[in-house]
Amino acid sequence: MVGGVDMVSIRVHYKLSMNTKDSALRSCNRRPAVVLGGITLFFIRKYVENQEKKSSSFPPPPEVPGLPVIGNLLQLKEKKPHKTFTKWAEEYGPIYSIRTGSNTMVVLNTNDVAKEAMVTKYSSISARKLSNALKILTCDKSMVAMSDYNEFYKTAKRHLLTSTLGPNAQKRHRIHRDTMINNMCEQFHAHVEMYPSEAVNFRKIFQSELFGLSLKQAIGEDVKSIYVEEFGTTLSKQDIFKILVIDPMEGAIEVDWRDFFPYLKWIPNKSFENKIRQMHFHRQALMKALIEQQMKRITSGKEINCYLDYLLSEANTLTEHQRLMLLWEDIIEASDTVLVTTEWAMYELSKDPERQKRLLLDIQNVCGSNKVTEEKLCQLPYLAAIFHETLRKHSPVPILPLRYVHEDAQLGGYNIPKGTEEINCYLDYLLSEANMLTEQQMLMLLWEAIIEASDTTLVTTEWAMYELSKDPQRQKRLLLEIQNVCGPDKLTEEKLCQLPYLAAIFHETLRKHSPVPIVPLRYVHEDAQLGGYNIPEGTEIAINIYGCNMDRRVWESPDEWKPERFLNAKEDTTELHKTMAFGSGKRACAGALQAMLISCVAIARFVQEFEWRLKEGEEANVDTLGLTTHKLHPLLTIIKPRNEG
Ligand code: HEM
Repeated sequence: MVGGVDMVSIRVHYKLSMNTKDSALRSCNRRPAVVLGGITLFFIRKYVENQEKKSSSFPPPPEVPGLPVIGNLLQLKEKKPHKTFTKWAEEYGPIYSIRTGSNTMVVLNTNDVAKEAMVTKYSSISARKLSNALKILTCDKSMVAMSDYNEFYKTAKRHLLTSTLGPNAQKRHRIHRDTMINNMCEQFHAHVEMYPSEAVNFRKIFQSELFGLSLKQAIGEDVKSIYVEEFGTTLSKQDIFKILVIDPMEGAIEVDWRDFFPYLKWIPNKSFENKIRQMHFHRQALMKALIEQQMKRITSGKEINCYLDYLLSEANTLTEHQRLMLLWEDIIEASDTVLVTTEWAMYELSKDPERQKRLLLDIQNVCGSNKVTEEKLCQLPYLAAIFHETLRKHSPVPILPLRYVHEDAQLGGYNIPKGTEEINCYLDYLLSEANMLTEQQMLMLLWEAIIEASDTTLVTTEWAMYELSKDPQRQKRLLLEIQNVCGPDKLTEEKLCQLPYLAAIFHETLRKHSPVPIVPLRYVHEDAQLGGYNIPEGTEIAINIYGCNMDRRVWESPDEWKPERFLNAKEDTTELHKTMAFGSGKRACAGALQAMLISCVAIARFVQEFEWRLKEGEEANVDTLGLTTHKLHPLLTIIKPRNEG
């Protein structure tokens, strides 16, 4: 369908170009006829495009009825849209559209259609749609998770995976995870010793240690306090956590009514802007102070395996590259190839008066008596043809700088062994290397690594421990599995693959509690079809992971927490990812491995070392809060060390 539209526009464009060329050859006196022809073709083109759209055999998705102007906004008042979306899915089906003010949003509520959007139709639905709050907090998409699919995204994601989240990086950061889990267990033991019959606040211990790990991975140190000049004061770790994690998570769901009525964006909303800008300013000042402190460490010669050191070393190499490349590029392109091409073009035109005249007519036709400007270039096909023909005939760069094949490859059906020189484009290579990050982007990427590591893993582990604490039978089953595999030894990451029940607990927790209930919004940047419906360009897309995980056609008794449902999957590992808790396709969660390693080892070690029981009254505390499904009330449990018999 999209291809069809393209073909039509190419055909019409071709006709239009031909028309321009012909008119250039005719006399200027015939211009009214040319203009009339142009207008007619313009309308024909629009008509054909509209017919293409109308003739789409796909209907629009069902609409949830709303009010004039505001659409469905009033129905979405409570801050848990995933639940309202899931309720609507029962009435309007797995895919429907709603109106949030003047915006149209399509909501996807089943695995099939969500996968179609995230995987099959990715190329039409890869751009992020950000609220005004997120635009400020993400410094206009300067983060991997919130950026569109572009060069910045690819570079930044490569850095994040290479230095921090990819399998090799995770091996290098293993020591931090082991230390973190040991610290947590020690603190639980210390609590029992001091207050044997009092409930422990699970979140307080887990959150602080997890945040410490995220700081170590990002900037190399679990910072306990820092002086920030802009604030004129020293911040504690608690303050740092608030500014870097809690405030932005809250800010991310702040609503600016102008999000829903973009045509009113000229009206100021000062209280909203001040609030979000202040969060941004605080984060900015604090991140700068943290980075400066670490720069002193680096200058003193102490390197640490962390994201900051990696980014700086990359940036340094790139700066040198870039300086060299810019010099080279400026010199070679400005003073050489452009000259070569223009000189050859003028040579050809000077010896060919007919073509020179044709070009002149073309220019006069478009510019009249005015001088040619860059804006007019797109209307001068004959000029473009002269440029390209000169490039073809005189090839200013006859052979591209050499490269060599660094691993065996096939080219044109032949085997090309490693080490063979290949003609390729050096410029592209330099350009990609020069794709350097600015200081602000680096700050944002470091902050991203901190906030993402500090939140969802806590959410998942806290809910898993809640479920296990209220279910002694399943807790016992897990303990037996661990004892069977580890005997009296403490569980380590190497043993995870032998613990299917633990994996089932992890995945069932992700399913029932969907830590990221709605995938960060995307919008459709070219007309697409989803689930048999036509989705026009500009539509916002909300993928309701929570709704998918509560779908009765896929999950039996979806409200129950039943890890055994994942044991039936037996060898089929794809079954484990049926929850789509980490998203799917190219934008699937980059931190899934880290989340799984931390959460699974923590759950297993906590159950190995303690017996867990909910504090009285805690069972009813199932409410959630925020962008992710944070337990509203921190988990309170009574713990008893196992070795006490
Ligand atoms: C249980 C824990 C986690 C869950 C449920 C989760 C879930 C998600 C989801 C649903 C997405 C969006 C996928 C999409 O847009 O299609 C995402 C993206 C992302 N997550 Fe996670 N996440 C978790 C942990 C983490 C951790 C620990 C980190 C880093 C330390 C992390 C880093 C990221 C990044 C960088 C992206 C963007 C990936 C991209 O756009 O290519 N996540 N996550």
